[in-house]
Amino acid sequence: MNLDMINRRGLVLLGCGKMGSAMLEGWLGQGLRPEATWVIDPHPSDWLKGVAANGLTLNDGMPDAPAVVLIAVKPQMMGAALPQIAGFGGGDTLIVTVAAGTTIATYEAAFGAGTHIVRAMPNTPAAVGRGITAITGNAVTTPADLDLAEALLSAVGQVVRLEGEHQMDAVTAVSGSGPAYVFHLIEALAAAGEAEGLPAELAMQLARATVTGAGELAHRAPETAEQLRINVTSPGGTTAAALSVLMEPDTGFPALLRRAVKAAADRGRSLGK
Ligand SMILES: NC(=O)c1ccc[n+]([C@@H]2O[C@H](COP(=O)([O-])OP(=O)(O)OC[C@H]3O[C@@H](n4cnc5c(N)ncnc54)[C@H](O)[C@@H]3O)[C@@H](O)[C@H]2O)c1
Ligand code: PRO
Repeated sequence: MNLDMINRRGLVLLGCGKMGSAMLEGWLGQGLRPEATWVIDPHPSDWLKGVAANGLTLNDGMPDAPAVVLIAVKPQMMGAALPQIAGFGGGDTLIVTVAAGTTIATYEAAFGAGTHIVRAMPNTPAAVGRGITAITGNAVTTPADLDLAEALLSAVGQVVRLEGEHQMDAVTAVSGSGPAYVFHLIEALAAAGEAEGLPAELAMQLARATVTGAGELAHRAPETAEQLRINVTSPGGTTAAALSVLMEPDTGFPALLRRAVKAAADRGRSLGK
């Protein structure tokens, strides 16, 4: 990633909790200079204080016109947090926000309509460089703004561009929240193994390695997910017996995930009101 412009003009990060620090860790690893980074967070982690000891500015002053201000506070904290950075509106600074739900219109009201704003939805595998982030800009964003946002966010994984903000709640429900569904799958698979008589620790080891191994295979293999599933399924065998439960249209994964993803997307929509 070309971080020259950001290293020259600076990056301000508002909120450095789980998502902010996952991304910051990735950027620092890709060559972002701590001296070019300002973080505002009333509750900094020990890790962040350590980076501050190496040159990052924490809760102390701000650059005049940073290349990017990235907002990573909770939607519920937005009202209290945005006034701290409202002065960056209307200028050369690109505002990038990763908050779920909060709409571009809310940021335009806080920063002014002429402000260049990119709404983004990353996920926590960004911490290991394997995130995926969807981005979309407001009416005044330029191709250069989207390129800058993409360059920054591609330091922590894949980046996809959306047709528009109308897709953001569905994206949030699939890939933003999705890692939690997968972690819960590990928990549920381990619990099911225990119910079949395995010791808890062994069941968890098997479940975790199975989900991460299958994820890595899905990442590397050229086959479709469907074909990878078929490759595991001997006709009349054990997997087919399990899939007859999991693929049952009304009670299996399809119906369950449809309900779960809808609940997440609906919550995103209500956070935006
Ligand atoms: N965690 C995820 O998986 C994930 C994924 C995609 C998007 N997001 C979005 O990222 C944002 C942050 O989520 P998170 O999970 O990192 O939450 P978090 O609670 O871990 O982090 C929020 C941070 O904001 C700080 N903060 C609170 N008030 C502040 C203020 N006035 N000024 C500056 N900082 C302030 C808190 O101290 C905290 O460190 C949310 O808007 C969420 O929708 C999170
Ligand atoms: N975490 C945030 C939430 O739960 C947004 C996507 C993942 O609201």
